[in-house]
Amino acid sequence: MAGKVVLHYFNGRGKMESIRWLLTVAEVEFDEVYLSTREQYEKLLSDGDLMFQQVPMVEIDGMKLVQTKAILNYIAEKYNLHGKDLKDRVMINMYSEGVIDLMEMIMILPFSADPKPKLDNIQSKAKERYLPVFEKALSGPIYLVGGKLSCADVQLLECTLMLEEKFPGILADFPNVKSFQGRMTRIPAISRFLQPGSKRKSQPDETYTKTIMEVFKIKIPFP
Ligand SMILES: N[C@@H](CCC(=O)N[C@@H](CS)C(=O)NCC(=O)O)C(=O)O
Repeated sequence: MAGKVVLHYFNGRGKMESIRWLLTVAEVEFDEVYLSTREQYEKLLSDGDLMFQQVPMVEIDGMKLVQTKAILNYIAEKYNLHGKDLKDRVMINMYSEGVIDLMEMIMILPFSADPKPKLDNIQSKAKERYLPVFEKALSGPIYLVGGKLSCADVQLLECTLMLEEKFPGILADFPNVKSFQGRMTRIPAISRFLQPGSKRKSQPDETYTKTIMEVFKIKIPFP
């Protein structure tokens, strides 16, 4: 029998957070090993656990998986969150990629020397490029693709919550997305994940960014 799923990452959101969300929705229990020192990272490297010398790394079904999207796709496939056929799947992947592009812009903000112009750019991209797509896709259907919950829905929910943390009220012009968010947060596993004390991580703080910079020996903030 396969052992418990183990996540190797920092004690923060970053690229692992979408994986935590998806496992939660799939109702898969997981443990976490937090990377907090350079020595831990070097041990993972010398053990050959990180194919591209990067985290996230997830131990699942006897494998040590890296590359966030590959990990998400594996979980989505395994737990029936990737549509019913190839055409559903490509739509789900297109929506997911868009959401990930937007979330990654937010994710790197704490490492920026001058976040203000980046924040402005994120807000306008969200309002003009990304949210209109989801508003249209959700005008009628309950879920983004095929009338069925998928990983794209889970990532969109995560992204809308991240956006509201940065730009309260941003969903005011997107009522379908706002209703979708409400429906999704009533799914029992999600509702539990949103409670304090769950494995959901808070917004990045100074300790999180400092740890990452020390572990990877990054000296300066990104421009
Ligand atoms: N394409 C990879 C990128 C992973 C990545 O950039 N991970 C960062 C931490 S969030 C890392 O390990 N950086 C160290 C390095 O690239 O040397 C993925 O999506 O998993």
